[in-house]
Amino acid sequence: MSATQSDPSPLEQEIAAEQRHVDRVYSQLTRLRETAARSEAEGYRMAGARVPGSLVERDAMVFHAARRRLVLDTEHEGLVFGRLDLRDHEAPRYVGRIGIREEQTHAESLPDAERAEPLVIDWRAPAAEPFYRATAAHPQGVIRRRMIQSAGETVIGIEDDLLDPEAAPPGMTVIGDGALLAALSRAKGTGMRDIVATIQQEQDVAIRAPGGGITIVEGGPGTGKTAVALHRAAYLLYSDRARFAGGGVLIVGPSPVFVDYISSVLPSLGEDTATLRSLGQLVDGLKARREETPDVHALKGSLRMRQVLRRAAEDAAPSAAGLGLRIRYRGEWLELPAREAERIRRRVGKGAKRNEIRARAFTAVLDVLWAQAAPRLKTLEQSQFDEELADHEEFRTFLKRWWPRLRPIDVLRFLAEPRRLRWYAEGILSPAEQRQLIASIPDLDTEPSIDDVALLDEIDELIGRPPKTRKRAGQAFTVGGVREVTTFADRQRATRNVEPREGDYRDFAHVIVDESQDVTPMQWRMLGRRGRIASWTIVGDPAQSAWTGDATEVARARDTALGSRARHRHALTTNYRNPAEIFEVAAEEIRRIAPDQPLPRAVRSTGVAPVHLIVEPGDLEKSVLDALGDLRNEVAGTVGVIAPDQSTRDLIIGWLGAELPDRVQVVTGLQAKGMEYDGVLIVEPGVLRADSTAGVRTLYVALSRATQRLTTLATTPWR
Ligand SMILES: Nc1ncnc2c1ncn2[C@@H]1O[C@H](COP(=O)(O)OP(=O)(O)OP(=O)(O)O)[C@@H](O)[C@H]1O
Repeated sequence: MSATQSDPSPLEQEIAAEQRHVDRVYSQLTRLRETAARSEAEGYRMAGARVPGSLVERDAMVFHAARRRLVLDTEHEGLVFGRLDLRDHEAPRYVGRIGIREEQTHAESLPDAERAEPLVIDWRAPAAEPFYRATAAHPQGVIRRRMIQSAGETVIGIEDDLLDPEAAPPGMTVIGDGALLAALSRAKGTGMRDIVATIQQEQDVAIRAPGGGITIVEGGPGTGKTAVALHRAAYLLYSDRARFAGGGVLIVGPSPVFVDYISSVLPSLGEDTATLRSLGQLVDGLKARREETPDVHALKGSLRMRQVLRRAAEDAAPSAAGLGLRIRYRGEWLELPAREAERIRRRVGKGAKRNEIRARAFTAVLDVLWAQAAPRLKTLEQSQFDEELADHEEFRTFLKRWWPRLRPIDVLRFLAEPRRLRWYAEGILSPAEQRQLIASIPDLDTEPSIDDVALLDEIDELIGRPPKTRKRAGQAFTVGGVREVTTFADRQRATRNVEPREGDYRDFAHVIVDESQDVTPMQWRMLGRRGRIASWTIVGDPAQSAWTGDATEVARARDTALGSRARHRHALTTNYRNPAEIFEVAAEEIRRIAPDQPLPRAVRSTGVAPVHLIVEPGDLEKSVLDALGDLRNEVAGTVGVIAPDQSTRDLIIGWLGAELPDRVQVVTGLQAKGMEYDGVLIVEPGVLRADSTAGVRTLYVALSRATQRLTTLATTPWR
């Protein structure tokens, strides 16, 4: 017999063996899907046929089946991605995106716990922890850790780490190395991907940190902070579903572009219950995208605005200025002079939320008028007087103008009037700041800016809302007024409470703040209102902060939002995004202002140096188009063009014409925060830096966005 070329190599043999297991998993998945669809249909049938019995049971059946089906239907690229061969276990343990069990044959004869054999365990389960934590120094019982790479349902590669060679049985095959590097070098699609298969040890510790208190995760560019934040959300939802799915997890990022970029990660992990918002979308009904100039951003973000807004919130509405009342009632003239009306307004309004106490203010007016009417109309009862006046057209018109129900935007617009602002800002803002503020208040035709959203939220708090009878029924998590789940039925209901929450829901169980270094003091206050009873995960990198305002204010506002809960810090130290050649340029930039800044270590190198071009101003348009064309040829994935400001961004979009392919995005330096592209073109880095500390930090962010290629294009030298 000749040695044939069809003899499978060790790699092929191992792949074939893993394929057999993966096939078994997918067949079981198909069976589970069918069962879930059947029991969902059965629940609907019961509902349709009005089968007597517990409604709760029927709802629960439909709900659980639908949820389960959703999880099972999640795209399962690489459903099984890991395998552990353990010292004390004969059978290997497989790790995957979701846990799947298979009923044992002869299950009836087995005790309950052994009836179903785990084919794959969920990556978040405690039993999966060694997959991420074991090292050669501390193998944690793991002999061999294997990463399984698949395309769809087909196993295409294997990477092994032999962690405990002495315990390895004879003949154990160990294949290749560098699964992480392989994962990092792949071209990126337009959305961020999950990293379940390659989570590194220091990241895993942060992901699985206990759910209470405040978890702070810091690290330089590309160290996986965002990835950790999202996987942590998935972990919390898995480890304590009743608490975190019941109360809700809020994830906040800097911009809509960013939220879009990260939006597919949790669904790819089978989690669809977290609420994702950018800072401009935290207030119900608003979707702000507009950035302010750095000066106005610093001003509107400052805690000083709180005092200005408090004065505005207490001030009379424009329609109330100089307003008095004179009406005829049963032949008598009743009168409330403007000065008296203003006195009442101040007395009643003092220290109160104006929208909440309209009824009290109206009563005060009625009392004054009653004092005039009573001596003249002797047979009249006060209750009758009140009732008749309440229906009196002129009286009603007066009340509407004198104490209108205001929306936060109405109060914000008070600030655009120089006379009013002068008094609100006296002793708080300089005349120059007042002028800046006036020019930046959105008029009727302008959408509020991202910074306006925090101001509107503050005003909402100051003016309150008219009391309304609230339906409390949906609050499965509050039992007898206590936020606690006590019975099985309550827990069942709590886990079911995952339909979209009402727009201004605030009782989140956990709040995750990404790119936290850029949250302004006023924004911290807005976040604090949504996390009063929450535990927190705060993710950021102070070196990337573009804040030009008072740093102590930020710390103060942040401390107030987070309260006195215990804090636990985690540092991430490896840059998984940038090749060393690119990160070196970014590092050089940040060292200008922070020579001692500890920087992460870039784990890979492409051997390709970044390209720095200087061109004539007249050639800028053509050069941008050429450089972008080159990048599009050089990388298979996404390309980001980073402009120094909004107007240059719009200009570049104009140059590119209407047809922007999906994989190309043009953003400002600020919008580039948290983003990642395979190829990056920075236009006018010197202008982006703007000779300021915050500018250097923003340029540092821009320079650290690329996974493969970096080009800079300037009309004047900048390095
Ligand atoms: N363990 C890992 N395995 C594979 N890829 C990883 C791992 N950790 C991080 N990455 C990848 O590295 C890139 C950077 O991660 P991420 O965006 O989370 O970093 P970051 O710290 O938030 O960055 P920045 O602060 O610069 O915005 C992403 O593409 C992410 O998927």
